[in-house]
Amino acid sequence: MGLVDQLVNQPHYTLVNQPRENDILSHKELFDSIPEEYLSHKEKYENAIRKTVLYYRLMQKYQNYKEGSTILDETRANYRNLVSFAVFKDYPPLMLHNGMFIPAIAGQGTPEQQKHWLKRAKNMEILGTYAQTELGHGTFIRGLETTAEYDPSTEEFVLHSPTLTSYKWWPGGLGHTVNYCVVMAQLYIRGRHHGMQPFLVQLRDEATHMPLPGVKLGEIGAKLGLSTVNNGFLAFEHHRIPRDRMLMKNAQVLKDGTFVAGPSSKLAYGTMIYVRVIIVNGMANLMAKAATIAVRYSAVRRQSQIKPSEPECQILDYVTQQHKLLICIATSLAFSTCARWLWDVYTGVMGQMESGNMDHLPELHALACSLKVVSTMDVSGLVERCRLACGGHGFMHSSNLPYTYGLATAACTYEGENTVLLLQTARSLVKAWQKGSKGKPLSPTEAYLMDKSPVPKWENTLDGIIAGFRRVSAGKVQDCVSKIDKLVKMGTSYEDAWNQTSVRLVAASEAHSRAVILATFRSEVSRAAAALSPPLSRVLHQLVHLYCVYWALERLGDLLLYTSIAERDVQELQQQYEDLLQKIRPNAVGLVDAFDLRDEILNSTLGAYDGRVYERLMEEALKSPLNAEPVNQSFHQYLKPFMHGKL
Ligand SMILES: CCCCCCCCCCCCCCCC(=O)SCCNC(=O)CCNC(=O)[C@H](O)C(C)(C)COP(=O)(O)OP(=O)(O)OC[C@H]1O[C@@H](n2cnc3c(N)ncnc32)[C@H](O)[C@@H]1OP(=O)(O)O
Ligand SMILES: Cc1cc2nc3c(=O)[nH]c(=O)nc-3n(C[C@H](O)[C@H](O)[C@H](O)COP(=O)(O)OP(=O)(O)OC[C@H]3O[C@@H](n4cnc5c(N)ncnc54)[C@H](O)[C@@H]3O)c2cc1C
Repeated sequence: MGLVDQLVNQPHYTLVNQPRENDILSHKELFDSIPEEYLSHKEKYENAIRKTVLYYRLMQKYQNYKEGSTILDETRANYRNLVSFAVFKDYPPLMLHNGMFIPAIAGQGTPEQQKHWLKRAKNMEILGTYAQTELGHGTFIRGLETTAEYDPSTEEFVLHSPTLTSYKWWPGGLGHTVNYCVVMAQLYIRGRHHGMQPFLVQLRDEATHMPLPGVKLGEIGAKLGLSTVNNGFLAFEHHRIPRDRMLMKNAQVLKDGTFVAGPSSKLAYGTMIYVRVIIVNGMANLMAKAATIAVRYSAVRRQSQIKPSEPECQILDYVTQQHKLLICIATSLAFSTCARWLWDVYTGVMGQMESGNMDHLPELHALACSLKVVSTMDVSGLVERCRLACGGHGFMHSSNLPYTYGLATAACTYEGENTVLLLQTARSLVKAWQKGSKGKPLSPTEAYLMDKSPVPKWENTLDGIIAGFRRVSAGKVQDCVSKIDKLVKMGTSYEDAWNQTSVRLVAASEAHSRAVILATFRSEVSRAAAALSPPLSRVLHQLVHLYCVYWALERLGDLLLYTSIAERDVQELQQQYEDLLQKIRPNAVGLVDAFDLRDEILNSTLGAYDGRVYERLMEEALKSPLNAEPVNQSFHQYLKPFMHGKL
């Protein structure tokens, strides 16, 4: 489907768009009579499990989940995530079951292992998570301490957590929910280290759910958000598992302990690439949700007057409010187009790798890293901006903006902390620069780095801005390479030179990402718009234009350094931007309505379609348990004696 069909004609994910009787969201038992904010930590988790079971039963009933459905279906069905947001304001305890446990088996298991375990996992006969991070290590995977020692005499692996810092720490659902998991552990055979490998490990008895002997489990405690994900810890005490529990699609261990290496040790990291690709689309969904809430509220809320002689105006009529929010609409579209484009790159590379061609894996890794970073960074910042744009009511949990912020900002850390991933992309860019400088061909998304033509006259057009961002990226990469070379010539080690240049490397990596995103957004919309009505095509091009001009103004310093942009161009750009705000304002509400997110999915007093904001805020307030009685018992217990000098 082209971009705009997905926007305008977007059929709700089949679950929510089926005839009423089949509509998962029509099952009111899925929703909370008492807002979960008023539940205890333990009650929240137990309530989330209650809803999870209901939700998945309905999913299985309505979704006629096809056995062996490809990961692609999962990704395109990302709207299911939005439906699950309707039921769970935070992520469900089984987020990792679908989000990583199943993909890890699909991506790392042999056909036989997939056949056996995927069926059980998809039918929810077993529940799993992905346990890689440890108390002492998250980023530096090679530093992870959990060991898997192969014992050829019994054809078993012995899993062990040698230190407190080796305890697996963070995996979603690990605390009390799942009974299996994919554990990433350092493989040793006869004392020889064979790198990080994936192991499918049973953690709890399938009947009693008790932890198995040699397995220590628990949850890690309260967090900023994702309060129902049940992130947990796991330690092994010389825990034995059969040889066939190592997921052996890439590397194998034969019965006698012979290790057969895969085509690349990095294939064991494949699940992370997949999730980073998925996260970009997830961010687009989160942005659509927050933009819908904030724009609709800004159309309902009237505050102050633009002219003393006129009544209070919609706050959306303030240009500052348009500046805050219209970029959010464009950002959601930008990341949903980039997500689909990145998914096609991903499936293409996976297809090539199936036939042994690994050539494009490094480019995919670099793209997945940089787009995961920029989408999570931008959306976290803009969701917080949506909250602030709604004033006090945005601070209410019932607005659903604080929860949405928690979901977005968590993604800046998980699946690869953002700084670290930008440095990964920088590594790829520096290597590309060095390769290109020797006349070797570069990958399609990095080829612009070798554009040695003279810096052209700046043009305030989409082509001009996109070309400008490419100049910025290429210039930054070149500066990094020069600084590293200079330091190395002065006797600094390459590693120290890299570290001393890392602030610039991160900036170069972000600039590269912006160049890729602007170009992809623009080309994807142009492709889709050709099949659209002129009015629709016009508004979408306005959003692309707004997005490009917004980021040009946000990155003026870089453009002034690396392009020929002049003061008069900047003045003109600023005027272009303000003109675009004015043009898009009349369509703002229509555009967020076109995200087509039902009230149950928005889960927001401020964003409901009927605009009854004040009535909903009051309805939610009255649900507070404190409002059940006019005088709380603490008055008699504490305040009254205190106020009468008796405490
Ligand atoms: C509503 C909102 C969202 C909705 C969306 C829902 C999503 C569905 C739910 C999921 C929810 C997730 C919940 C969190 C789940 C966790 O967080 S799981 C744990 C995630 N952990 C990480 O990502 C760890 C991050 N760290 C790393 O990846 C690695 O340490 C680093 C940073 C890549 C460095 O690793 P390293 O071994 O030191 O590698 P390094 O020496 O830097 O590089 C060696 C080579 O390997 C390459 N390489 C490194 N990694 C890779 C890779 N992955 N692939 C290919 N090549 C690689 C490098 O490019 C380099 O290549 P060369 O330059 O040498 O050619
Ligand atoms: C909500 C949530 C859910 C999660 N779910 C899971 C899960 O299901 N399974 C799982 O395995 N893990 C999970 N994680 C863990 C997550 O993957 C790690 O937190 C993440 O990889 C970062 O590692 P860390 O926490 O050890 O931070 P560190 O790596 O210790 O990072 C701390 C700081 O050090 C900096 N730093 C680290 N290395 C470098 C470097 N080489 N260069 C420059 N700076 C560096 C970072 O930029 C950061 O500022 C989850 C985390 C969160 C927050």
